[in-house]
Amino acid sequence: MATRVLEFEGIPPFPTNVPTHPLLVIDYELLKLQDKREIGRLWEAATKLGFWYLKNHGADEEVNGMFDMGEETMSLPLEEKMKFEQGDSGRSFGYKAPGANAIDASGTLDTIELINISKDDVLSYPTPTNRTYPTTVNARMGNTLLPFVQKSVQVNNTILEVFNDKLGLPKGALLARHHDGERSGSEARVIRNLKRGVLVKADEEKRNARLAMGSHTDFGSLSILHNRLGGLQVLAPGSDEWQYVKPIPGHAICNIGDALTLFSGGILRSNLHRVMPPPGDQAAYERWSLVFFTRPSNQVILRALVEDSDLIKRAVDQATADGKTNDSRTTITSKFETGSTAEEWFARRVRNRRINSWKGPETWMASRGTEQVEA
Ligand SMILES: O=C(O)CCC(=O)C(=O)O
Ligand SMILES: [Fe+2]
Repeated sequence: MATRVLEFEGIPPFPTNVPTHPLLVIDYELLKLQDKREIGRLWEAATKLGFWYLKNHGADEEVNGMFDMGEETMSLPLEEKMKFEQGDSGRSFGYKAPGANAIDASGTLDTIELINISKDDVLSYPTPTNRTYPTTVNARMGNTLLPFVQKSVQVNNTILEVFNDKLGLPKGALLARHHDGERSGSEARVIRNLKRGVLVKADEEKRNARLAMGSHTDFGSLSILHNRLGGLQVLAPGSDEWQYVKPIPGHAICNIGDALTLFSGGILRSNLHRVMPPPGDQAAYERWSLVFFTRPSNQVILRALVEDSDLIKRAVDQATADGKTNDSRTTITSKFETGSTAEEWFARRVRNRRINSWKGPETWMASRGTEQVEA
């Protein structure tokens, strides 16, 4: 058997002296075989923390290609990238420049640039479904984007089926809400976090503390993240300390987003996370990350599927009795009824992060998702 590679080539190891949260390692090969024990472990990870490592996902080559595409795209002149800017309407597809988003209630600016490529645009290429992309993206549509998206969708569907059964939903209930034939906000994202000091003129200490991406829950159903440098942190349930998630070669980091929390009446956990500059010696390196976000079809209403599952109904009744879901500051009224379609939910969150939408702390509050479901 090959020795397991524990470090990434060419970058300093993840430091040992920072608070780190362990995640369960789930084996995708075993999930595909419907291994009972592995399914039980996935369920534990998804309901307790909402984050886990996924190994044997079989997409290493596509992941490398996607990072290359990201580098090629970010090396384009800013003027060129800005031709594909996402805009202020709440649409996420396209390029986002560093500092275009707020990362907290004071309106502090983010330090990342990113490119979001719609799953539907990849599948319909060369005909755009939503928009067009830089030449660096187009050049890799067939040999990188398409296989990356297809593999990510397969992983997603396998996991959704596990959740579907565990939640006691009728066969195919979750998959039907993520149908390939219907338009959605699903997208592939490459993020570059500029090195410290590029944007910030404050003193060194402040630079070190500067968040790349503020505390958030993910908007959609499932996120599959590929990281090399540290920086991602989670706020684990019952803890008031942010802890790093250590990147491991060949392991994706998966997490649950708002939509699955809402469909499941809070049984599946959409956990808060954020991105800091890389820790320790890794700080000297530019940080790149890659995510595939699966989101429900645009017209799906985000609400608990209480009519379809006794388990979900009981969870909602319990949460309502505990008063957990009544929060006047947000759009979730009670019983996990958002009254919004996936498209509206997603556009609201994207739009209210844009600094051009900023009116004050209320804009930040309006950008939030299921964060308030926390007790
Ligand atoms: O870059 C990372 O590690 C996480 C990115 C993230 O949380 C996001 O894009 O939603
Ligand atoms: Fe995220």
